Amino acid sequence: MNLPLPELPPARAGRARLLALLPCAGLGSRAGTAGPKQYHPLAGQPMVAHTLLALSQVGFDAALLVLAPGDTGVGVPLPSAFFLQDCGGATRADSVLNGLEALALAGADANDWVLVHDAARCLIDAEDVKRLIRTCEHDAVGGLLALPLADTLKAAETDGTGAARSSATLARGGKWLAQTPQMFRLGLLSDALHTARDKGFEHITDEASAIEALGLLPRLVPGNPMNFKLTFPADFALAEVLLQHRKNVS
Ligand SMILES: Nc1ccn([C@@H]2O[C@H](COP(=O)(O)OP(=O)(O)OP(=O)(O)O)[C@@H](O)[C@H]2O)c(=O)n1
Ligand SMILES: C[C@](O)(CO)[C@H](O)COP(=O)(O)O
Repeated sequence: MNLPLPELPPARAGRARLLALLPCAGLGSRAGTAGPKQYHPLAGQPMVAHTLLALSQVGFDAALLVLAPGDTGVGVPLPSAFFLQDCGGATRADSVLNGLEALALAGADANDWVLVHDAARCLIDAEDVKRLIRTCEHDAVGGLLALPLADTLKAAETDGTGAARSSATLARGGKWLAQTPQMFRLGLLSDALHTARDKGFEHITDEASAIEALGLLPRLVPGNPMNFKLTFPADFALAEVLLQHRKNVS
C-alpha cells in the first residue's frame, strides 16, 4: 500500500461512522474492454466516475476505493471524503478484506457501518442506497440490496457439441439476485471474511455469503433493476444508453 492513508473523521457522539468501500481492482475479463472495465469510457467518463458521482450523493463519512496494485488514480478527481488505496487482491473477496484492513488502519472502529459497492455497478441510485441504510441501520446483522427472481430458472448441461441445454426447471420461490451495496458492521464483516479466507473463500461471491456462513441472516432489501453489474459487452451498450439519457435530462 503505497498511497497515503488519511485519518478518518472522528465518529459523531454515540454514532457509528458510515463508510463505503468500493472494490475496483478487477480485470473485467468477461467484458471484452481494452483494459480494466471500471475505466472503460461511458457517456464520456470512465465507468467508475459514474459510480463515484452517485455515491457522493449519499453522505458517507469516508469512502475507500480499492484499486489494483500500481494504479494511482481513476482518471477523474475524487469527490470529497473519497480516498484510494492500491491494495486490490487476487479475488473480489481479497480486495474487500484488504480494504477493510486499510479502513481499520485509518482509524475505523469495529462498530462502524461499511457499505461495500462494486465499482462495476455504475447505475446505482443514491436514493436506493439511502433506503438500504434506513432499513439496516437498526438491524442486528445488516443487509443488502437484492431483487426477487422474476424469470423461470433453468439448470443447464452441455451437450456433445458444447451447446448449453436446459436439463431442469428449478423452483424460483424465495430466490433473490444479490446486488450491492451490502451493509455490515466493519468488525462482523472482517471476522466473517477472515473465517472465509481460512477456508479458501469457497462459495464466497459477496459479503452476505461470508456472513451467512457464520449462521447469520442478512436482510434482503428490494433493489432496483437499473443497478445491474456491467459484466458482459451487452451490459456496456445498455449502460451507455441509460447514462447518456441521464446526462440529457439533467
Ligand atoms: N480481484 C478483484 C476482482 C474484482 N474486483 C471488483 O469487484 C467488482 C465486481 O466484480 P466483477 O464484476 O466480477 O469484476 P471483474 O473481476 O473485474 O470481472 P471478470 O470476472 O469478468 O474479470 C468490480 O468492481 C471489480 O473491479 C476487485 O476489486 N478485485
Ligand atoms: C457481489 C456481486 O455483485 C453480487 O451479485 C457479485 O457476486 C460480484 O460478481 P462476481 O462475478 O461474483 O465477482
